Amino acid sequence: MSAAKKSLDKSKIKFVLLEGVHQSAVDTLTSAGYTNIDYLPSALTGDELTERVKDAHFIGLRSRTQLTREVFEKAEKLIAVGCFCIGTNQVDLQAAQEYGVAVFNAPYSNTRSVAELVIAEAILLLRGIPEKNAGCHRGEWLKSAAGSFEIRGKTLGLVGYGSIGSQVSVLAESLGMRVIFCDVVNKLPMGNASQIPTLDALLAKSDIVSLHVPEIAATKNMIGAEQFAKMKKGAIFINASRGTVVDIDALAAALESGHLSGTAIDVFPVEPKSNNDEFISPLRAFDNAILTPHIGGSTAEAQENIGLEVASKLVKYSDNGTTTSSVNFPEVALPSQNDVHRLLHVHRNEPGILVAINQIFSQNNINICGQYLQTNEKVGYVVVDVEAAYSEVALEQLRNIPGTIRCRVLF
Ligand SMILES: NC(=O)c1ccc[n+]([C@@H]2O[C@H](COP(=O)([O-])OP(=O)(O)OC[C@H]3O[C@@H](n4cnc5c(N)ncnc54)[C@H](O)[C@@H]3O)[C@@H](O)[C@H]2O)c1
Ligand SMILES: O=C(O)[C@H](O)COP(=O)(O)O
Repeated sequence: MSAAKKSLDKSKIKFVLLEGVHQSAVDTLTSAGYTNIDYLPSALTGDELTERVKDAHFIGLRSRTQLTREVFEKAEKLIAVGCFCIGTNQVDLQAAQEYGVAVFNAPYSNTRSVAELVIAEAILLLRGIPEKNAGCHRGEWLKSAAGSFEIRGKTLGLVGYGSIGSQVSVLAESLGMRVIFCDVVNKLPMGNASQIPTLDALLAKSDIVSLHVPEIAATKNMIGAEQFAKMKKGAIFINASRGTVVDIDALAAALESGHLSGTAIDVFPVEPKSNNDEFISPLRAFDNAILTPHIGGSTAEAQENIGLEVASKLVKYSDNGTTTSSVNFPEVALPSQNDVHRLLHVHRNEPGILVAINQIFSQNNINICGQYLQTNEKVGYVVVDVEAAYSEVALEQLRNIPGTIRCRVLF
């Protein structure tokens, strides 16, 4: 039996990188030998997207590109997706899993950038700087201490105390703020911060409320007219999480009535598809609203780190099958496969598949040099290292096991 030449040559492995991901991603891929890179500065939608990715093995994107079930259906060669950001709500993770596509992200690389922006906005809003700045640009001179406050001693209410919320907490305490937070999970408070049981209690106690929750069904419109009414008169509201979490018309009404003294919003329910499209929002009417074009994580440091981190995860998965930190896939950390051929088998989690896999090796008298397995509710991922001479026959038979989603060999 001779070894089959079935491990795909790196030059044939196609990466489509969308939304202008940082050059560090391209550098990481090319230095690992992956040169077939289709790089685009913007997002794609509809047919343009499906046409572009139909022969891609890897897709890289940021928060704009929507990877729907239809995209996974059409991108038949797709092995993995890299979200060069924190959020993964733009990807249908369920569909990705069903098609055997591992999804990776950068869970911490822009955390600090968002946290710094939130603190900066809190200080500016407490001083009424956005209105004063807008006034100066119009030739007005609004010199006054009325409605202008130090941040020291104020209460910051954080909704969501994950990576970003807890970073904001640390920075806020270093400026002398009191920090309270609510989260659906019990969290270890940083410093002197304290978790309080309900959102309503947090809204009633906070001078500034800042949201740091993911976009999920439970957070859709979680802040609306009722919640704004529960906030203190003159309070400040900040959202740099996801646009779907806040009812923007209700926020505009709370600013219009003067119930809130200011807001900073970085994310919107509908965001322009590109930098050439108009930004439409009722909040444009308010000088005391800091409006930013979803740039919470857009710093040089964050983008460079994200490029490196996510591209490294894609390289690792492509080179040796490691899925550590994937957001939708069974996680397996694999050693390098020095003198062996590595078979990667992704299958539906159904009874009998593991038996069928092992039978192939026993019936063909193939010695297993290493075997790794991880399973989640829907998908199983089995990795088997065998001597080179046996990989072709094993690959062929593994692919024929009913319930197989994907199978490839690496050497
Ligand atoms: N504006 C930007 O550019 C930017 C940049 C990075 C991240 N984000 C967004 O910020 C959000 C938070 O990021 P992270 O890294 O801190 O995520 P994370 O997963 O570390 O933390 C989210 C926290 O929210 C909590 N949570 C979930 N549902 C909740 C609910 N209903 N009520 C209260 N708490 C709830 C979770 O338990 C978790 O602790 C994400 O939506 C992410 O997409 C935006
Ligand atoms: O999820 C994230 O990390 C942020 O929303 C940033 O997304 P972006 O890469 O599109 O700026």
